[in-house]
Amino acid sequence: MHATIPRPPGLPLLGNVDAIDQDVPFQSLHLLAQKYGEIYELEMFGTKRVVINSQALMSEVSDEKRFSKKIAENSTQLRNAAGDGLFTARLPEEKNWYIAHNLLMPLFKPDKICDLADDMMDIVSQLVLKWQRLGPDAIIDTAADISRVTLDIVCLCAMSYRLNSFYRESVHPFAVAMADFLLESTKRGARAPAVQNLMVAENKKYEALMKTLFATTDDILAQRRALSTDKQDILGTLMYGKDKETGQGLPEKTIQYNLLTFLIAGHETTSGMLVFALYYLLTHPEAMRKLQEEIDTTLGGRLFTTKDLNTMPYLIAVMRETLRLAPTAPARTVAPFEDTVIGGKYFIAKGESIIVNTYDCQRDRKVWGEDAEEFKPERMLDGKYDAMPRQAWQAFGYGERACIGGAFAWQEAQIALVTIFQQFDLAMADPKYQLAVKQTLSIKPANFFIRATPRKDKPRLFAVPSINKGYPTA
Ligand code: HEM
Repeated sequence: MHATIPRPPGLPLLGNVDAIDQDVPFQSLHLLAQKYGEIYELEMFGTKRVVINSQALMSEVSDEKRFSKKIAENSTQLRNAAGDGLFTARLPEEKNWYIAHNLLMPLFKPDKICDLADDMMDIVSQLVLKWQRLGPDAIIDTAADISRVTLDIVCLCAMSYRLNSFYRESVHPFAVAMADFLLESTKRGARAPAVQNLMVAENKKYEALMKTLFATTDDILAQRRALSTDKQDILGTLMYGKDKETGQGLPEKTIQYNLLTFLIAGHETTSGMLVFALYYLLTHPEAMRKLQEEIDTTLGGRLFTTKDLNTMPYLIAVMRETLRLAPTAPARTVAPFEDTVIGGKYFIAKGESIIVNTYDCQRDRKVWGEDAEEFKPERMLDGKYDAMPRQAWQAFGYGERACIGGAFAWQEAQIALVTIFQQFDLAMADPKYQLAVKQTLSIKPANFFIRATPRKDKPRLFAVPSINKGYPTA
C-alpha cells in the first residue's frame, strides 16, 4: 500500500491554482511545506506536481539513474527566449544541448574562470568608485547596483560586450525587459492556454519584451562579426566552435538562445546571492565583523588577487550559509524515467513533475538542527560542510544539469564581497528593515537600501591593476 500524498483543498476544474501566489511562488511553496511537511501535491488544470521538502527526498530524486530534469511549466515559457539553450533544452531529444555543453564545459573550469578575474574586478571597481563618490550620506538601492555588477560582468566575461550599466541613470532597458519577461513567463506558466489567448494586451507586451531581448543578442552578434576576431570566449566558442565528436557547430538561433540563457541564468542568481549576503551580514554584526577581520588580516591592505581565491574560510562559510538559507534558484523540477516509489511509500508515475523545493530542503531540521532557520556561517566551518549528509546543500542543482556557472559565480562573489567589505563599512539605511523577497525566476531581497562609508587605509582603486596571479593549485 502506498501512502497518500497530502493535497490542499482546490477549486473545481482549476485545482490548486489559488494556492500559489504568482508574484512570489516560492513563498507559497514554503507556506505549504510548513503545513504539509516533507511532501505534498498540487493539481493545476488537471496536471499534477509533487513538491518535496526534505533533504532525504531531495537526495533520493538526485539519483540520475531514476530521475532527470524536467522542463516545468514556467520553464516552458522561458523557452520563448531561451529555446534549446543549456538551461531549457529538453533531453535527450534536443541534441544542440550536447554540442553547447561539450564546447562550453572547458571554459567554465576554475582555472579558465581565473582568467576572467581582471574583467570581474573592472566592473566591481565601477561599483566601488560610484559608492565612494556618492559618500556616506547616499542611500543606495542595493539590488539595482549589485545587478549592474553581475549583468555587466556576465556580458563582459562571456561576450566581451560592455553594457556600461554604471554609466546610465536608470537600469539598462535590456535588464528591465528581462526582469519583466521572467515575471510574465512565470505567470503565463500558471494560466490556462485558453485564458492566455484572450489576454491580447499582455500578449502584445510579452512579444515586445522578447523583441528587446533578441535585439540585444542581434547587436552582440553583429559587433562580434564586425570585429572578425577569433577570441575564444563563450560567445566566440558558441559562434565558431565545432563539437569534437560530431564536427557539428550550433545554428544561429541556438546561439541566440544560449546568449539569452547566460544573460538570464548568469546574472540574477548571483546578484540575489550577493544582496542576500549583504542582508544577512548587516543583520548579523558579529558575522560581519569576523568577515571584515578575516579580509583585513589576509590582505593586509593590498587588493584581492586570484591567489586569494578560496583561502578565506569565513568568507566561504558566509557564501555557503547564504545560499543554504536563500538558494537564489529556489526550486528545480525532475521526473522519474519509470513509475517509482520515493521515501519508501509515495508513488510517483513515470514523467510526473517533482518540484525539488530547495529552499525548504536546505532548512531541514533533521540535517541542520533546531536552529536551521538561523544564519550561522559557523555551521559551514571546520569540516562541517564536508561532513553533512549527501546532497544536503544543492544551491547549484545536481548532476548533468547542474549549474555550469558555479565556479564563475563563486569567483565573482568572492571578488565582490571582499572588495566591498575592504573598501566600505556598510549600514542599513533603515535599521528596522524587515526582509521582503522579490521573485522573478530567482529570488532577492526587495527594497533593501544601504549606506556605504568609505574605510580609512583601504587600497585605492583609481585604475584597475591586474589581480590575476594564477589559479591557486594547493
Ligand atoms: C549564485 C549564483 C547561481 C546559482 C545559485 C545558480 C543556480 C543554478 C541551478 C540550481 C541550476 C540548475 C537548474 C535546474 O536543475 O533546473 C543552474 C543551471 C544553470 N546555470 Fe546557474 N546559478 C548561478 C550562477 C550562474 C552563472 C554565473 C551562470 C553563467 C555564467 C549560470 C549558468 C547556468 C546555466 C547555463 C545552467 C543550465 C545548465 C544545463 O542544464 O546545462 N549560473 N544554475
